[in-house]
Amino acid sequence: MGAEGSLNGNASRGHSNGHSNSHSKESDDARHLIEVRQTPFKGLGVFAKAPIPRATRILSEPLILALNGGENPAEILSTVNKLSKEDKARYLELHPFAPSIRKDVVKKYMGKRWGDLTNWERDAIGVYDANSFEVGVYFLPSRINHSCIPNVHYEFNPAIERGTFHAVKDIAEGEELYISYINGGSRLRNWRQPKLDMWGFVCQCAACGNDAEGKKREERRKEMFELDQKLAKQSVYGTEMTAAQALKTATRLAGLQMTEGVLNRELRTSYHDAARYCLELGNVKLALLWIEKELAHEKICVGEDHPIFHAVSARRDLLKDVVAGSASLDQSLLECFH
Ligand SMILES: C[S@@+](CC[C@H](N)C(=O)[O-])C[C@H]1O[C@@H](n2cnc3c(N)ncnc32)[C@H](O)[C@@H]1O
Repeated sequence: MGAEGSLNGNASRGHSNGHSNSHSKESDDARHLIEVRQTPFKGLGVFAKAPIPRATRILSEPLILALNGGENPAEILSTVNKLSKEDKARYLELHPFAPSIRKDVVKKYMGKRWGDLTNWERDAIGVYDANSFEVGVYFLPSRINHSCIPNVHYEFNPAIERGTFHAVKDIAEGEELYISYINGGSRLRNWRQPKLDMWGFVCQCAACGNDAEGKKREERRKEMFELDQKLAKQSVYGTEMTAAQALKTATRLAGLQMTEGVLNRELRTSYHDAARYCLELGNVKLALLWIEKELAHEKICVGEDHPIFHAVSARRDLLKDVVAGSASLDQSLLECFH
């Protein structure tokens, strides 16, 4: 899978994730609040058994199969073969789906056609393709379906060596939990659906519908994408607009992300950009307000034990010092925000 939290890649305007913190402790989770159930057309799914408040760490899960990348099918098979008998059986119970591109890759690495593999080999590779979170495969989180407006954020936390799944909205009893399998959830449908074809389904979430709501959401995403591209160009070339215009663009984008319910780490990138352009304008007090929002949002998405949270917290402390007059706004501080 590719998830924002990502079954496959980084956000388009991502920033440094900081360093691992050896003092972090493994956190408890709230798995007693969820259950796996059949859905009408998405196979199994994960549902809330009770209300789950925003920022709850719903799952803190170790990998059962660690494999970074996973392009080479021979490597997938040998890693699956190293699992214990019980884990191998549980692994093979997960949903398998191998996209058509996998067949070419099998030919390239194994010199065999897909049809020449054994059923076991096809299943083991298909389970990997449908359930890999970039760093590998988890058991229970593999039952979480995709939405382009997810209510859960996934992130691998190297400090506790676990994948964490946090509620980014209040989730009602009975509601299904969703993550986004793709990065760039606020991009347009004709970009999202080809990515989702890798999991063999056509997304029918509220952002993908052809009804009035789907159209309205698509219009908002069109604007969000344009703003995001402007900010990405500004970040790289610095010539797209003035710092004042960039600040306006970042705050407009954050507002649209809130309205659209895109509450994963794309939103924190907008807060980060707002802080950065406030600093370029020399407005440190306002920059501090935006970085406080960024920090609060990281707490919701990844939690206080994540190295990302520590990195943002350290930047926030530097700004506090500048506002308090005990440090000055110099070039090295500005660079922390790039
Ligand atoms: C990681 S698994 C998720 C759990 C899966 N539903 C199961 O039964 O184990 C990914 C697979 O779930 C299904 N799926 C996930 N999100 C979906 C969605 N929004 N609509 C339809 N099918 C979906 C697809 O078959 C996809 O290949």
